[in-house]
Formats: sequence, C-alpha cells, structure tokens
Amino acid sequence: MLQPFKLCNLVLSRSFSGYVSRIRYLMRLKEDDEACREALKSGNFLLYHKLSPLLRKTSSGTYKLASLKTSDLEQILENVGKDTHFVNESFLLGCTDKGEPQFSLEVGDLDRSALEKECRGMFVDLRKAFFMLPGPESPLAAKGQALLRWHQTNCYCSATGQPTVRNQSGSLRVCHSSGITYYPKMAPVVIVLVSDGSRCLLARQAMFPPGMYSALSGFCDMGESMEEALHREVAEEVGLEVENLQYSGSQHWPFPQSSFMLACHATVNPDKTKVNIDKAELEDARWFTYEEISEALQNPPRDPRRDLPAFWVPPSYAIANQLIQEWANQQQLSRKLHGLK
Ligand SMILES: NC(=O)C1=CN([C@@H]2O[C@H](COP(=O)(O)OP(=O)(O)OC[C@H]3O[C@@H](n4cnc5c(N)ncnc54)[C@H](OP(=O)(O)O)[C@@H]3O)[C@@H](O)[C@H]2O)C=CC1
Ligand SMILES: [Mg+2]
Repeated sequence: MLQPFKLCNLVLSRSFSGYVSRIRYLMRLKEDDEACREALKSGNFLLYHKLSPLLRKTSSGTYKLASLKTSDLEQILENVGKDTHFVNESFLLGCTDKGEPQFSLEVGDLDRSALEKECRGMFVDLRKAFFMLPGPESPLAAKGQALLRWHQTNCYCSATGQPTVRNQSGSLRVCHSSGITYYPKMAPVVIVLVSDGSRCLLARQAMFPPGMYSALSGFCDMGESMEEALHREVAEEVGLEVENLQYSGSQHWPFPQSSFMLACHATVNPDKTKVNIDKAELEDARWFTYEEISEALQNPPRDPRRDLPAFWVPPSYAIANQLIQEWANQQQLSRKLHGLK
C-alpha cells in the first residue's frame, strides 16, 4: 500500500500571484497562435544543434545555457545567411521569473562552427551538458531537447500517413486529414530504491558507464498503476517482493525518449534478500552498505568519461540520486539515534 504523499510543498509555497499570472500567460500563448507569434518578438531562445544545447562559459569558468534575445538571434541568423523568419520555427518552453517567454530552436541545418563563433558558445551533447550546467538549468535543457525531438519524430499522422501541422507554440500537432490532434508524450517509468533496513539494492545494465549502479527502474505497462508496475519490475528484474512503498518524487527524463519518472522507496523482508537477476535486463544487482553509499555520494565522478571510481551512483540531476541520498540521510539519522557513527 502506498504511503501518503509528501505533498508538493514546493507548489504551495510559491508566490501565488506571480506564479498564477505566469501560468495563465503561458496558457494563452499555447492556445493563441497570434499571441505566441507576438511573444517571439521579446523571447529568450535556447539553441540546439542536432539536439545538443548551446552552452556558454561564464567569467568564473563555469557553464550556463546560452539564452539569446530575439534581436541577437535575428542578427546571428543573418550573419550565417539564414532568413530571420526562421525564428518562427521555435517552440515555447516556458517563461522566466520575470515573465519573459522562453523558446527552443533547432539549428541543426546550419553550420555548427559558424554558429558557435557567432554565439560565443558551444553545442554540447545533453548528457555531458548535465555534468556542466548548474542544477536548476538541467531540466530546462532537457525539456527543450525533448520537445524538439518529439516534433521531429511526429511529423506524420499514424492513421493517415499525412503530414501533421504544429500550432505556433508547439504544444500540439494536428492531422487535418483525420482531425487527430497529437500532444507531446512521455512514457511513465517507475524507479525504486529497495532497502532491507540496513542495505540498499542497486543494479547496472550492460550499457551503463563502467562502475555505475542505479536504482531499479522500468516502463509501466498499459493499464498498470504505479504500484503494480513497481511490484512487477522488482519481481521481474531481481526476483524479490517489495512492501511499504513510499513516494519520493518525480522527474521528466529525456533519454532515450521522454519518460516520466515516478520515484519510490520500498522495503523487503530482511530474511528474503537473495537476488535472482534477470540477466537479459541487468548485468548485475547487489546490496550496498551505508558506508559504500556514503563514499559514492561524497565522491561523484567529475567527468563521466574518465577517472571513474570502481563504484559510483547516478549524478545529482538524476532522480535515482535523490532516492539514494534520501536513503543515506535516513540511515544516518537512525544510526545517530542508535549511537552509531
Ligand atoms: N533519471 C533517473 O534517475 C533514471 C532514469 N532511468 C530511465 O528509465 C527508463 C526505463 O528504465 P529501464 O530500466 O531501462 O526500463 P525497463 O526495465 O522497462 O527495460 C527496458 C526495456 O523496455 C523496453 N522499452 C523501451 N521503451 C519502452 C517504452 N516506452 N515502453 C515500454 N517498454 C519500453 C526496452 O525494449 P528494447 O529492447 O526494444 O529497447 C527494454 O527491453 C530509461 O529511459 C532510463 O534511461 C533509469 C534509471 C535512472
Ligand atoms: Mg529496468
């Protein structure tokens, strides 16, 4: 049985009027093509080259997403020989705290190095960009890429084979032949950190970078609840029965297509912890002690391609990391209560 939600304090504590007016503004831009075209004139644009976002180095040597104003973007397009009307092919992402609309634009048909020079930035593969960007910018970079990919792969109606047409904001595509409206989709995925009370269970797929172990995860089947999917995935992948499901949070995940990650904690009976791995899905799954987890959390790899530790966990932008962090905090607390280090 699912425990009560840690309800979204985040949403409730937001400045009500500012938040609501931004959301209402975005609603209007999604529904009203003319208003959205107008908003493009005062927009902030994230550029993607073949789905890699444009990053800029700051004066302090860190990186951030490059956000271009409309006039700057038009100038850059002119300089690389592209019509400024190309700006209209952007997709609405959201708006800043100041109420400025944000858009993403795919510029993969243009010369990459000429653009990088003009923009004083560089296009970086999204997985790598996640290691470089400050935490709050990663979800925006992911959303921009996910929306572009969805439009690129939904140009035709699956019923008629006819082209679909986007609205100005990019919140939907319509097939005028069948009348079907397509909305951007995410596949629901459950992710669960299983604990036996003193250890947690992590697994790795053969395609993971060497040494990385993560929480168990899997796509929900049609018709399943989150709880059913979670019980099934753990049974399928490691042959265990879980109980005491506790919701932790959710996350949009852009790889390889858009997933909606629903993250939970769960426990198993400490007398029934023997794992029986589905080798078709997982390369390995094993129980890790608090000490091993603490060490991994304190020493994350700086670059996913080099100097990888023998054991490490997904980086902080992944919800798996949040689950592992929460488990470690809870272990630390219970150790303190029991007078252990
Ligand atoms: N943010 C985070 O912290 C984490 C995110 N994830 C993400 O969760 C997702 C699911 O994890 P994973 O453990 O691999 O899933 P599963 O355990 O369900 O295993 C993947 C299997 O599902 C199939 N599949 C692929 N796409 C879908 C779909 N849309 N619906 C149903 N089945 C599908 C694959 O088939 P095929 O053989 O054809 O590819 C593959 O056999 C992945 O996208 C992964 O990147 C995972 C862990 C951590
Ligand atoms: Mg899985």
